[in-house]
Amino acid sequence: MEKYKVVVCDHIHEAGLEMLQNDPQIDYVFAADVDKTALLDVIADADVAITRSSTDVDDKFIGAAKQMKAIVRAGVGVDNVDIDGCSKEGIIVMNVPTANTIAAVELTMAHMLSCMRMFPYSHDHLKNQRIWKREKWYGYELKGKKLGIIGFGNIGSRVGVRCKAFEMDVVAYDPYIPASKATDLGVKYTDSFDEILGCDIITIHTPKNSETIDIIGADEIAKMKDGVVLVNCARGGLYNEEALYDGLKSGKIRFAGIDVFKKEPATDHPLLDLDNIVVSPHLGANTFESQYNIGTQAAQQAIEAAKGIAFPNAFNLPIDETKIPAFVKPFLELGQKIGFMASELNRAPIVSIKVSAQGDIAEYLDSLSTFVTVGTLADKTGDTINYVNASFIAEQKGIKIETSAELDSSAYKNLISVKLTTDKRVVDIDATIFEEGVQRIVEVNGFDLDVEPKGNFTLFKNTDVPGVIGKVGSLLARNGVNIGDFRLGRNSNGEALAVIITDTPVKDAALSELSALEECISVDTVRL
Ligand SMILES: NC(=O)C1=CN([C@@H]2O[C@H](COP(=O)(O)OP(=O)(O)OC[C@H]3O[C@@H](n4cnc5c(N)ncnc54)[C@H](O)[C@@H]3O)[C@@H](O)[C@H]2O)C=CC1
Ligand SMILES: O=C(O)C(=O)COP(=O)(O)O
Repeated sequence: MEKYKVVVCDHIHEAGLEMLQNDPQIDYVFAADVDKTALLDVIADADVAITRSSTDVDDKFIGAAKQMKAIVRAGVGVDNVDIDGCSKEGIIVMNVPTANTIAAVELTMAHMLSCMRMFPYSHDHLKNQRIWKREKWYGYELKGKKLGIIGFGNIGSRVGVRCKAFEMDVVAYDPYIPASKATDLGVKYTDSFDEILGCDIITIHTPKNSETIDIIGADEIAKMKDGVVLVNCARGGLYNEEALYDGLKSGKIRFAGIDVFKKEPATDHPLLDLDNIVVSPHLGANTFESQYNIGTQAAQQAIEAAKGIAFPNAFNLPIDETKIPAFVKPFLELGQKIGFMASELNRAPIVSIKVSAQGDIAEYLDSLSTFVTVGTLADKTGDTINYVNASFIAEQKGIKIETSAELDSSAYKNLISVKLTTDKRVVDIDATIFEEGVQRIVEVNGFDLDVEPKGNFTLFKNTDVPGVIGKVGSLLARNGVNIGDFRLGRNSNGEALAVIITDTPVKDAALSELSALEECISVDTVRL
C-alpha cells in the first residue's frame, strides 16, 4: 500500500489530526511546535503540508520541499504563500476559503463595538485597577453611523448584514463584484473610494496583494472625517501602519480595532503603545467552531491531494476539472498524446507550440493547450513537468505558446491540431475523437491519415513510386519485426507517408536500412 507523508506545520483542530491519523495511507507529522528552520528538514520528503499564517511558504520552504505535491492553507489568506514559486515547482496551493468566515465577521463586530465603547479599557479600569468611574467611559453608538466596507466578499458582506441590524448606514466598495451583490442585501454600493473615506467607521476585508497594500495611507487618512474609527481584521499593512500610528496619535483617528499586523508576532509594535486602540493577536479565525471546520476540511483536502484524488480550492491549477464537460476530457488526453508525439518526431530545441481547435472544444483552448504543453515538454527539459508548472517552464525556456480557435472547416465535429516548431523543422499533427470515443490521428504534416495513436509507430516518408510498400514490408520482416497496421497518406507533391505500427519497436539497424532505401525521404519512430 502506497503511503503519503503529510506535515502539519501549524496548529489545527484535534479532529483534523485524527482524520490524518486514521487514514492508513497517511503518515502524518505534527510539526507545529518545530522551529521553522528545523521544519525545512521535516518537509524534505513530505507529499503535502498543512499551513496557517505562522508558516511562510517562501523560497526556503519551497526549496526544501523536494517531493511536495500540494500545500493546504488551513484558512483564507495566502499572502504568505509564494504561489508563483509553488507553481514553478509543480506544487498545488489550496486554501479553505469559508470555514472561518463567521469567526472573522464576529471578531470584526467585537472590534467595532470595542472601539465605540472603549470596552477593553473600562474593563481594565474596573477589573485590574478596581476603579469605578462611570463618567470616564462615554462611548458612541453604531446606530445611524455611516460604515464604509472595503472588500465585500465572504467576510465583508456578512459584516454589512450585521451592521444593518445595528441600524447603520452601510456602503460597500469592491470593484470586483456586481453592485447587486451589495444592493440585494440592502447595502449601498459605491465605486467612489472617496465616499468610503468620508464614512464614520471604515472596515477592510480584502486580500493582501500589490493593489491593496497601503490602500489606506497618510493621504487617505487626511481625507477622512475627524474622529473616524478604523477596523482591520483582514491583514496587517492594508492600512499603512506608520500613517495609522500618526493618525491615532494626532486624534484624527479616534479609535482603531486591529487584529492583524504587518509583521507577526507583534509584541513590540509602536501601535501597542497607544491608548486609543483595541488589539488582538490575529484571532480572526480563533473560534472552536471555525477551527473544527478548518481543521477537518484541511485534513480532508490534504488526504485527497496526497492521493492525487482531488485538489479542491486550488489557486494555481490551470484547469478546473469540475468546469470541463465530459466530451472535452478525452480531447485533453488526446492533446497531451499528440503533443508528445510531435516532440518525439521533432527532437530539437523547441521554439513554439501552437494549439488550434475546431468545434465545441475550441471553448476549452486554454486547458487543451496546458495538456499539449505537458505532453510536448515531458522528458524533454530535464524538469518534472505537470499541469501546474508546464506554462512556467515553457516561459522559462523561452518557448512561445500560441492558441487559436479555427473556423469549422474540416469534416470533423471537433478537431485538435498541434504545430510544433523547433530550430530544425515543423511538425503538424491533427487529431479527433469519433463518436464511439475512438482517438484518431487524421493528419500528419499535410498527409491525410486515419490511425489510432497507440503502439510502436514508424513514420516512413518516401517518394511515391511503385514497390515501396513491398520493400518496406520485407525489410521489416527480415529484421524480425511484425507489422500490426499499415496506413498510407499521400500528398500532391509526389510524396507518401506510411505510418507503420509494429508489435515491437523497430531497432536502429532496421531504421538505418530503411533510411538507406533510395525512395526514403525520412524515417522517425515514436512509442505512444
Ligand atoms: N484575521 C483573521 O484571522 C482572518 C483574516 N481573514 C482575511 O480577511 C480578508 C477577507 O477574507 P474573505 O472575505 O474570506 O475573502 P473573499 O475573497 O471572500 O473577499 C475579498 C473581497 O475583497 C475584494 N477585493 C479585492 N481587491 C479589492 C480592492 N482592491 N478593493 C476593494 N475590494 C477588493 C474581492 O473582490 C472580494 O470580494 C482576507 O485578507 C483574509 O485573509 C480571513 C479570515 C480570518
Ligand atoms: O484565514 C485567514 O486568512 C486568517 O487570517 C486566519 O489565519 P490563521 O489560520 O489563524 O493563521
